[in-house]
Amino acid sequence: MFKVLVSDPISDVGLKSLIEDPMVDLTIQTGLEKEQLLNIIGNFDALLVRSQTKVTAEVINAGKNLKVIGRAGVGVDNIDLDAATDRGILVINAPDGNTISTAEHAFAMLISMARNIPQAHGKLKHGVWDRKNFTGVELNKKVLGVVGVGRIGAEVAKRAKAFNMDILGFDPFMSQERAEQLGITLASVEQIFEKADFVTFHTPLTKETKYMLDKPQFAKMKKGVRIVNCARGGIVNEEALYDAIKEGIVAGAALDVFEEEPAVGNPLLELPQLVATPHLGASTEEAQLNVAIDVAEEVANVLHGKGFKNAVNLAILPEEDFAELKPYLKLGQKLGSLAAQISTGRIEKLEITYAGNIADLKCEPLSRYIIRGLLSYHLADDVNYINAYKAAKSKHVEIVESKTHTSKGFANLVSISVKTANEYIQVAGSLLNGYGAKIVNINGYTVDANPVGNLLLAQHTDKPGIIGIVGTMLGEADINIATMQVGRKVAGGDAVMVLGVDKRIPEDVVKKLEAVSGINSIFNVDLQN
Ligand SMILES: NC(=O)C1=CN([C@@H]2O[C@H](COP(=O)(O)OP(=O)(O)OC[C@H]3O[C@@H](n4cnc5c(N)ncnc54)[C@H](O)[C@@H]3O)[C@@H](O)[C@H]2O)C=CC1
Ligand SMILES: O=C(O)C(=O)COP(=O)(O)O
Repeated sequence: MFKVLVSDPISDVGLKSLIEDPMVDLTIQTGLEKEQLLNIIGNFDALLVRSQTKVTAEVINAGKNLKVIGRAGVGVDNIDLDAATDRGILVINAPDGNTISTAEHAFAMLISMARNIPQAHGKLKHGVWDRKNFTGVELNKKVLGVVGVGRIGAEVAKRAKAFNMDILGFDPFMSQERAEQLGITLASVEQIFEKADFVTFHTPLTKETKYMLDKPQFAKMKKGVRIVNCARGGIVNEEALYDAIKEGIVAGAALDVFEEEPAVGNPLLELPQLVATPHLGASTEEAQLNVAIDVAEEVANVLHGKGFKNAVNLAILPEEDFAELKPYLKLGQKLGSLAAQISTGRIEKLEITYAGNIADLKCEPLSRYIIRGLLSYHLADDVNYINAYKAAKSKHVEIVESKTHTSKGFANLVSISVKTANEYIQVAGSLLNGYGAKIVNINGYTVDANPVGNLLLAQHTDKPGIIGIVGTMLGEADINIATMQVGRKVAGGDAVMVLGVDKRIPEDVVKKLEAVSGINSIFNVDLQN
């Protein structure tokens, strides 16, 4: 018998397949305290959750028999994926079932904020007929900025079209064709923040999206802008939002998600301009049924050893598929991540070339790591070893792989070229005998950099003094330089400087470096994970 624990409220109709499975012994116990969960988790083969249960490393390690964790919904930020992966526990989610409900909720928040419906309703319920304090604004002809045009963002955009809004959209994977299909004008995040009357967020919370709307961005927004966040707390900096509302920059905000949940006692709740719901985006009968059916089916498949499709970690890797490739996997992922971090514009194509003795190996697992590294910079945990090719296809990123025995003097060479809507980026790495993995080429410049930690990459004119200025500025900012490399093609032409630094360089220091005469571009690259 497989013992399965459901620790959050999940539709029992949706769980029917598990309830009726003669091989499954299902326990439903919601609202467990941390200690209670730790005490019982060791008995279970599978755990099913929504967003309330915090599936920490401690819980995962106490789950001695756990084989699979199912998330009845999209975001898996309440599950410690690294801990699950380390223990070989598969994590699966149900990404499609709550799209429409969340889009409808975001739209409901948008309209109710524009017309002060919750505030007026509250007053009337308390016996006050107040008409003068609740004049709202129309949506008609207003500019709506949609940040993140994936499943939910696209559905929000469709609804906004019906309200005759002008839609600006940004998503690193959105093509002109897709934008036209949705009736969206492509814009940068900066343009959206400057031009929009309403901004709605539909991205995951990643290193890149954390605090993407913060004090400096609020300062540039239209006075009277209104903000919706039904994606994840932390995309909008709550402290900065509080100040922007107080200063009159933001006329209204509608939040379904918070930096800390439950958000009881959050200072934002005291502001009359705030419309709030307790993370209800996916809370409809339909969405809960959909995600429960999806997750129950997938968990049953995993337990019965059958195929599954929505894995979000790399738990099950068939060792024999990649034993010889294993030393290259991390290098491949880092090369993909580096290319993502130094490129701008929508990624259209990834070309991978395996050269030298690696060309004799079956390289598909390594390609999956490269694709994961490239795409996860924007898609976070949505892309993994298992679904890498599928994720690339769904984001219309063409993948081309080739092999050659000519390897420019290296015993082995993994080269990747990324074509974006704006440019063409090339990076290459090699496993050097005795030295381990190295980045050996960036955009045609020969370098010798370790693919780890924090790197500063500067493209600059090859002239005296620049390296000194960069060193001084980093020293003044108390940033230690661990390694340094300069690559150039010809003396006095363009050059590339790669510095390994002991901590991430703060954005204000990056801005100062960008302003140095002779420096053409600066990239603050994070290769820690
Ligand atoms: N409030 C709630 O109850 C719910 C919240 N969510 C949250 O909504 C978010 C979106 O969900 P889906 O649309 O299903 O995911 P999705 O993966 O289909 O879409 C997310 C999109 O964000 C884009 N993106 C990533 N980084 C970006 C950046 N820096 N700027 C602009 N776009 C960026 C991605 O390219 C992707 O297309 C997730 O964080 C999810 O957890 C989802 C369901 C319910
Ligand atoms: O699916 C998601 O990402 C959600 O945020 C929904 O969360 P919930 O299942 O309602 O706790």
